[in-house]
Amino acid sequence: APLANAVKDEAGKRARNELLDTLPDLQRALEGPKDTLIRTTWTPLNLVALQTVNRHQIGKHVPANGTISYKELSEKINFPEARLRRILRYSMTQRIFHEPELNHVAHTPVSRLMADDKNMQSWISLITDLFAPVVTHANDAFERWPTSNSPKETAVAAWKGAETTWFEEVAASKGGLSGFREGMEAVGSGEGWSTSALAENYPWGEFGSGTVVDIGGASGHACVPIAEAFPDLKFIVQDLEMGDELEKEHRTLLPEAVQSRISFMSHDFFTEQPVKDADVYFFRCTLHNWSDEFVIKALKALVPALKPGARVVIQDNGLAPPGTIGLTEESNQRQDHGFHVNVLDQLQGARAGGLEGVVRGGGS
Ligand SMILES: C[S@@+](CC[C@H](N)C(=O)[O-])C[C@H]1O[C@@H](n2cnc3c(N)ncnc32)[C@H](O)[C@@H]1O
Repeated sequence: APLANAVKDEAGKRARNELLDTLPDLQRALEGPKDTLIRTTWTPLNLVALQTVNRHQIGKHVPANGTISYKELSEKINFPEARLRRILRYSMTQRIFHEPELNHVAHTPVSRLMADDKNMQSWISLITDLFAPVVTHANDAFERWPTSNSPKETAVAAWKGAETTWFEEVAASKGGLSGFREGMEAVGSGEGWSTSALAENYPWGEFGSGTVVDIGGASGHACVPIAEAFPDLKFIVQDLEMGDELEKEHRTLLPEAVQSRISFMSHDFFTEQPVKDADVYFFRCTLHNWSDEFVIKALKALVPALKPGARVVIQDNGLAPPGTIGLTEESNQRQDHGFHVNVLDQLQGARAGGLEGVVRGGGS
């Protein structure tokens, strides 16, 4: 098991984080600043290789135990052998597959995960097919709209040369909103984001047989452990363009025991909240996509629905002031729990005009 799962107590976690901070420093000390920079500039190739492996589902054709030749693999996925060999040998430098015997490919734990985990596949598609081209336009957007907070004046619009937003492009992409939601499940289960911790760390029982509205709740996966632990609570999951087909898809993912208590509806959270007098209005990992102006708009849209004592519960990223936690942890926070780019504020700007530090009140 990964050491992350094995280390549970605070001292162990601190020691692990210190080691994680030391490793890149050691590498930088060994290679020097010039090679560090050059290595960094080549990282876009990592995404290209990841995209090839994911798009052609290469891992599914590699035996779980054993090997397959490049020749056979190239025939199975109908991809030129010489190019396949070059791309996979590059992937191997990232520990994705290995070549235990010349010209024969075998799995590593990372390639195995890519082959087996559908949500991870959706996450990788989202990042390599959509997010990567968007973020390469971030600096063009900063130049073009230096002070804008509008979700229509971002890297997405700079990329497309048109007035469009991140979520419009996600909806129009091959994986669509359901692929996005699967991707969210893949990265939304890290430490601090586990949905079981969510069920355990808020007094949901206080609401008895009340109603929780999960706003921007995607497939409703965050409601499941809460529903399991509090069998009287009811849930309404709202998201953009839910539609019958998407709702059916989400419903099939719910454990049978909670299905009757979780319902779905389309709702744009910038418009008036249609579910009146619920006990809890819950935003999980949703408001950070938006600038202050839009967060305020989303919160104001709740006001006509709020009965006395109703709660607005927000679970979202916090940012520690700079330099107060290890750099690895700080980087994770700034990556938006999983984005492997070290500039969260810019990324949020790139995606939707968001201002992480201000919204969460942490450092920026
Ligand atoms: C980062 S995901 C979080 C999903 C889910 N809450 C979770 O914790 O996994 C943000 C969600 O907000 C939804 N969303 C974005 N804009 C929205 C809007 N205007 N109204 C309703 N939902 C929206 C997206 O479709 C997406 O499912």
